[in-house]
Amino acid sequence: MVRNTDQTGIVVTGVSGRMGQTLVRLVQDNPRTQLCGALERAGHAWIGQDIGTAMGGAALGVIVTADAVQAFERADAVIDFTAPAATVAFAQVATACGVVHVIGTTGMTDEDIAAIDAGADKSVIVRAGNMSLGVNLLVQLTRQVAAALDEDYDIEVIEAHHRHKVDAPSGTALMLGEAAAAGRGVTLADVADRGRDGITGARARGDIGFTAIRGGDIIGEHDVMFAADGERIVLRHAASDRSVFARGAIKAALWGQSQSPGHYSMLDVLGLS
Ligand SMILES: NC(=O)C1=CN([C@@H]2O[C@H](COP(=O)(O)OP(=O)(O)OC[C@H]3O[C@@H](n4cnc5c(N)ncnc54)[C@H](O)[C@@H]3O)[C@@H](O)[C@H]2O)C=CC1
Ligand SMILES: O=C(O)C1=N[C@H](C(=O)O)C[C@H](O)C1
Repeated sequence: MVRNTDQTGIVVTGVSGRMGQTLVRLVQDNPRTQLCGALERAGHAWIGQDIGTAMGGAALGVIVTADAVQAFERADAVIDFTAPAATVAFAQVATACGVVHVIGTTGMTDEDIAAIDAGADKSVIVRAGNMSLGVNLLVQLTRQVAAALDEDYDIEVIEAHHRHKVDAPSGTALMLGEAAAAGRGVTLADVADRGRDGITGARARGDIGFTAIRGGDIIGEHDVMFAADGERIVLRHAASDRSVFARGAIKAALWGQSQSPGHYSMLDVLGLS
């Protein structure tokens, strides 16, 4: 693979995954980006194969590797939708190599996030539980509606995803919960109700509840419900194609090229912060 210096060189991690494969296609299709690395976990069947042929198409001249250092060294940005432990490890390599790290991985602990953010004084990190324009608009709307209504309106976040998803509530549901809490001027951790089962007692006033549905091939659906006596408001986003997340991640990788080191969100990328 010969690097075209007119294009932003992108490494995609987790290339055999649902998001990884979507990203490979969209990075290839975008005239401003060049796929210059394809990463998978050590021992995966695709290691050593051309990513194009592994995905069932034409060869792209990029061999799937488990060597993050080698891949990141020739890149401008890494787009990472994998798993928490992998993302924490990639963050260290991304900082050492000075590449923009775009992180879509969800299910991270506060410790994981602190470990990632430790590199933000040296490199550009863009992290969001959802990279679509629609959800980031919904985040802002949720904050506004929560600020306009009092606690007579019970807030519930309901999310639905495919049967393979391993974390709950989804990263998006948590973003929406954080936005609702910020609108109300409270801390989400103080009011979140994440696991109703059995004799739970009546709903506490001011709580923000979460419900997770898992089934079939649902790509990602999120409702924020404001339920009062006599009326309900429901803000809703439904993704029907993973390319909405991949397009946002590519936008973040391009935007990050001209930013100072720091930790950013998709709201910053989209000018919505
Ligand atoms: N922020 C957003 O907009 C979105 C976030 N996600 C999140 O992205 C993550 C991945 O989602 P999917 O693609 O559906 O999962 P997936 O399970 O289909 O793909 C994950 C891939 O990462 C690979 N991987 C794991 N450890 C690795 C390592 N150490 N090195 C290299 N590759 C490694 C796996 O082998 C797999 O191919 C999840 O956390 C999901 O919640 C998914 C969609 C949108
Ligand atoms: O795992 C997924 O698929 C998705 N994960 C993200 C999340 O946890 O919110 C974003 C999107 O909903 C798809």
